[in-house]
Amino acid sequence: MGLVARVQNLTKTYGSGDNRVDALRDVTIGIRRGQFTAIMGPSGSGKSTLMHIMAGLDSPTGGRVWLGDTDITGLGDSQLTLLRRRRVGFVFQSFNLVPTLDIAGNVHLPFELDGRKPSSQEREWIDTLVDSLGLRGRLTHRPHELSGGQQQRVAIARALATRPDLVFADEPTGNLDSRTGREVLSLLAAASAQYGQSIAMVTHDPIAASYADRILFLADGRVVEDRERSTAEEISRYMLAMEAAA
Ligand SMILES: Nc1ncnc2c1ncn2[C@@H]1O[C@H](COP(=O)(O)OP(=O)(O)OP(=O)(O)O)[C@@H](O)[C@H]1O
Repeated sequence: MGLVARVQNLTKTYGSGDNRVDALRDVTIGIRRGQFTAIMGPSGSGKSTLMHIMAGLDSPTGGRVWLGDTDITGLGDSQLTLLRRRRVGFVFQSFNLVPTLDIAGNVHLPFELDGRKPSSQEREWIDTLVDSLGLRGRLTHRPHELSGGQQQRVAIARALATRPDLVFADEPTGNLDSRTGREVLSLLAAASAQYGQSIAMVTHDPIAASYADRILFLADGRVVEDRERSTAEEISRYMLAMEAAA
């Protein structure tokens, strides 16, 4: 199975002297194409830093970063912006929808930002997404007229609309009740299983991580565990053992 993103000997240091924080220490890891990968670890372990660097939102202190076959380590801001727009999708805890646009406008936003209209094939794909995410009746509504779960489904449609190489999801169920959160996780898992969408999700929640094909654990800036699909109980047990050993 190919890798959709990878980092090699990645380090990230914030500050200097007494204020120095080693957020990532020599991380080498690949995200597999077509898989749903969860990134877990205690607060401050480096999850967001790793995700931001892989998504081209932040630059590393040392090491290299690839998105697909592209070495993005040395790219400038404008190249990174284009790359993110075309090859990466994002789903955030806070949905991040544009309040002044209706749902159709939000789903089409990645194309607007890229200065183009979706092709007929892309329009078909967007139709499929809108139907499978249950948004058909909501296209002319504004985000504030939708429930949190519906807003997150719009964010998922927007993230998948351009068929990006990789979708990054940052605590996508953090603002949802548990039933709605499970629906959103099932939709992400289905996007990966049915459409081959690669997804990397940062989460604290063992139940959320149990929807993933693979779980990476970070501790103190290092990858300390890389395991295949596990139950929420197995993940909780591992996290407890990790805390006890810390
Ligand atoms: N901009 C920054 N300036 C200084 N230190 C930072 C910055 N961003 C992150 N850090 C530090 O780097 C370390 C890793 O942070 P990071 O946000 O990646 O962890 P995390 O695992 O995502 O945590 P959480 O689960 O709490 O979001 C932490 O010690 C954090 O305080």
